[in-house]
Amino acid sequence: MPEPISPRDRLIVALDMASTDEAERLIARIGDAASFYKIGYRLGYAGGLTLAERLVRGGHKVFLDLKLHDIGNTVEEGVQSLAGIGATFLTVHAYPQTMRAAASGRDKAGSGLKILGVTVLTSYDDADAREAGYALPVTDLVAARAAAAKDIGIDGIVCSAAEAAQVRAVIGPDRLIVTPGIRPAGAAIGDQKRVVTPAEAMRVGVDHVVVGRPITGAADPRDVARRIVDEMAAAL
Ligand SMILES: O=c1ccn([C@@H]2O[C@H](COP(=O)(O)O)[C@@H](O)[C@H]2O)c(=O)[nH]1
Repeated sequence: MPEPISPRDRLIVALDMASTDEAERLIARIGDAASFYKIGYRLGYAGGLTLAERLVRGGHKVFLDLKLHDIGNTVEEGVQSLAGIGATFLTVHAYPQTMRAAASGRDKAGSGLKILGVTVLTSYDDADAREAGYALPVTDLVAARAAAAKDIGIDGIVCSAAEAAQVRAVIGPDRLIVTPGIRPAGAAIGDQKRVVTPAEAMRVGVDHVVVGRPITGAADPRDVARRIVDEMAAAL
């Protein structure tokens, strides 16, 4: 069985900012209300990987949300390079060839980095999936990709908490479910389409929630982070 995760460590704050200075100011404001930070495209391409190393040295956990997807050799070597940063999670798109290559890179690096497969982006609904050429509804596509990730030996799944119960049934108790598209009640949804509250995410068996704009855009980011952690704690 997996180790228990504290409510605070379940929250991953998405640092979707333009510079490392801006990100570090936000982290200082949040203080001990959060311990786990996600670096994606915007910050990753603006010095975020160096910041990731600093955060790890400072005792934070880091999620590199780089969503790798390329030919197998390139993915495998990319994962090996990224493994040296000391991050906890790295995302790849949940295509079988990509996941096999990422698992191989992870195993060769032997760093403890966990690979998460992004099933279907939380900004997609069935119409978006159809427009992208997929005949299956999002829920079926998520389940199929989760099953492939499990078979390949990927450590966890990124999906919406709306699919978490179904995904848990597919992947079993030992792999992680990490869910963006999280919105506290009343928060602006923005471009997300499959949204769930922090409390509901806990009730359906999510391990970690990813929250960006509701925290980064708040007048008091520390207070919002604390409220999300408290909401999750009460639901567990
Ligand atoms: O399916 C996915 C995969 C990744 N994301 C990322 O999570 C955060 C969500 O930010 P919000 O501001 O809370 O919407 C963002 O960095 C995305 O790139 C996702 O939303 N959905």
